Amino acid sequence: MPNSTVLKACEQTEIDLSGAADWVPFDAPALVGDSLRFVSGDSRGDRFRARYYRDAEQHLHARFWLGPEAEGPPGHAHGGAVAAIMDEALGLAAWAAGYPIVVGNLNVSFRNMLPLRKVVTVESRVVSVEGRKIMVHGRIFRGEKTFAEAQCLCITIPGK
Ligand SMILES: CCCCCCCCCCCCCC(=O)SCCNC(=O)CCNC(=O)[C@H](O)C(C)(C)COP(=O)(O)OP(=O)(O)OC[C@H]1O[C@@H](n2cnc3c(N)ncnc32)[C@H](O)[C@@H]1OP(=O)(O)O
Repeated sequence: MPNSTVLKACEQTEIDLSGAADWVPFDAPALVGDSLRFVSGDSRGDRFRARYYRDAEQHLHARFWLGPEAEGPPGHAHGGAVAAIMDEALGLAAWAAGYPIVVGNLNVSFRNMLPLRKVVTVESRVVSVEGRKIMVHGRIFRGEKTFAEAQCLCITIPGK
């Protein structure tokens, strides 16, 4: 079957990205606009599909699905795709907490290969704030299995 046919079939599939019972949908584009389109801007795409939420403590969570266009090792996500999710989700977590930032340093540990076409969860926490330096930690997992962990140093943008 030609690749294009496979991609079209994938595009037509509705993916269930619903959140946990106590999560509230988070309108990320309303906060940061087009800055998110590289990773989560295409809700019908074959690379990433995503939906952001906040829990009762205002921590940012996301459900992500990675499709065939995010492939690295056969059937699994490219490391750059995983890093891009961390960059967006952890940077966004800082914005959602009220800090207008860019990412200065991102350290990603790839713990297990992340399967394509499965919904995974991204969790994040702002763990420290020291002057302009906002440290955010995050994890991508499904059930008991952790696929990646990251530490993200965000730096506030002067004047923002
Ligand atoms: C404008 C609107 C943007 C909208 C974005 C929406 C995003 C939405 C969400 C999506 C998210 C997507 C997110 C993305 O993809 S953002 C895109 C990827 N990130 C970038 O392109 C950032 C490029 N870098 C810079 O612009 C500058 O270097 C920044 C602004 C980060 C700092 O340059 P600036 O001249 O302003 O400050 P400073 O150099 O005095 O540093 C200040 C302090 O920070 C410390 N430090 C700095 N860097 C590092 C480092 N690497 N490791 C350790 N420490 C570091 C530094 O030692 C100092 O500490 P101290 O000496 O005071 O103790």
